[in-house]
Amino acid sequence: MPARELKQYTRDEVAQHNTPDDLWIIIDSKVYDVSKFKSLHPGGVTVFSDEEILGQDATEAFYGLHRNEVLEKPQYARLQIGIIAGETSQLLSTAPGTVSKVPYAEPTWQAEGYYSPYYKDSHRRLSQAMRKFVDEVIMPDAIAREDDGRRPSPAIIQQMGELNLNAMRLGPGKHLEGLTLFNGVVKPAEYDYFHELILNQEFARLGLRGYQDGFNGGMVIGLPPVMHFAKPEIRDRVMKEVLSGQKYISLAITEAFAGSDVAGLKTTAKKTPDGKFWIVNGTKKWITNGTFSDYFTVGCKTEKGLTAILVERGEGVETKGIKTSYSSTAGTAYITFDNVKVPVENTLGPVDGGVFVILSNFNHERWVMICASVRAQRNVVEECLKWVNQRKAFGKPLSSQAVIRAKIAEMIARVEAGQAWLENITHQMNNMTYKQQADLLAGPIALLKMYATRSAQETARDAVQIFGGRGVTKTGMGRVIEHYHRTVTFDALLGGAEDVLGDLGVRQAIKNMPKGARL
Ligand code: HEM
Repeated sequence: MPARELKQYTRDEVAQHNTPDDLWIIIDSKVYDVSKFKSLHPGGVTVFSDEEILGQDATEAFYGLHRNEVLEKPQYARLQIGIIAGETSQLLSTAPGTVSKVPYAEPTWQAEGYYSPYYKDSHRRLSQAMRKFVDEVIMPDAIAREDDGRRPSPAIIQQMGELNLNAMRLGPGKHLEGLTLFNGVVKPAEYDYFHELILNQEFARLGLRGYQDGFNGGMVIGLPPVMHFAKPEIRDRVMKEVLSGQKYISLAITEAFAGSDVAGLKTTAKKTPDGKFWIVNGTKKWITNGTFSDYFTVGCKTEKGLTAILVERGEGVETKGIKTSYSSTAGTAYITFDNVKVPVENTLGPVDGGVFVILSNFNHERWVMICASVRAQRNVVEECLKWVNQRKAFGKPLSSQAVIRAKIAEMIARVEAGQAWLENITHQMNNMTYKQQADLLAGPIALLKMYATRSAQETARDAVQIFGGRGVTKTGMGRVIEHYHRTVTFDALLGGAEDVLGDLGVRQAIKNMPKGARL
């Protein structure tokens, strides 16, 4: 559709339209005719009878009460009848793919004028392409699905498959060999954990927590055991189906009976007398993507320990949604396995050796969560900085209050500390073997996850105080903060509760204390 030709007016001309039946206003150098709209205005008709609004520049008043996205909605955008001659918009671009110019809204390596030793050209290319893809393709789906609760659109997951973005979410490794990654922005041989960090952090910019988990979160945690431990024939088939977006998988460990305590699980797998099948019985709870998964990587109790088994949806497998604080788009499920017959070939790793299969993936899983948690905190910093800058109270911007600045100072310090520690750990991961990572990084990753999610909750609490009632309101100015505050605890639970992780980090340190260490 060709852009509408907009008329040009002087401010004096606009000022003539100052009666209730002929009412124009100016917002950011754009002229709006609100004569008819005013009686439909969600904020009421009376706001338009103010002398400072009638025919006047209402920019400041407007941005104290509305997000700019209001004016981008078609039903409101068409109220614009012209522009002020010789003036241009003062608003910073929010076009898809834009890097924010708000201080601390981007990690230092992406912010203009700063440097980093970690990121090369291929990282920059990937981050630009990814930002645009997230803004243009994923964001509209995320907003719609978070709202209607349906699973993320399979067409987008399949598009991710065609671009090999699903495979890239599993980190560097053999599974990327020979693939064209995201139209060639990065070569398989150069793909490292910083590339993966970029994917995780760009997804986290969505700021829609249920959708983020719904968006193949089950694959990120459920497919690696298949990739590393399944028989080659099964591995190749399942990897192909899941990475292409044709099928879905989830990790089914947690039960109503046991969470962090994997040894306390009650789901059993017993072999048939001919030894050809497992018969799986039991329940699983809080399984991300479970409502729509075709495969489940299941932790089962066997004779002498725990065994990981790949169970296909079929007879005896039932899933039903669990209502949690975030949207059902995540597909969080309660699963029952009732005499499910599974070929023994589907065993992942050694029989009774499932604890290792499951634990070996924890470091990566937690690291992914840290990437997302730290980036989500940054979204909140940006929201708060914009709000305190545009919102006035007692005749001055909120930012003129020392208490407000003190809260933002803490937020910035926490997010920058988290990102710096994360980049340090990511650098270690790039230079260590898988075994070294397991030995040397389990503790630091656990401690950083504890730190990141704890600081996320402090930031959520501070942000609500800064936004006031809007911070607990689902629409309008504070909608990002309300959502964040409501869902922030997911990060603090998934992948291990905070206290368990903190304890793990310290126990590892104590284990590694040199014998002769004395004060
Ligand atoms: C083109 C002009 C305008 C449009 C399209 C518009 C639209 C809206 C919409 C959609 C809402 C619902 C809340 C939201 O989604 O953010 C709203 C709320 C509101 N509007 Fe407007 N508005 C306009 C101008 C104004 C002006 C000039 C004022 C007064 C200075 C005003 C005062 C309010 C108030 C007080 C609320 C309630 C805010 C709240 O609940 O926190 N609006 N407006």
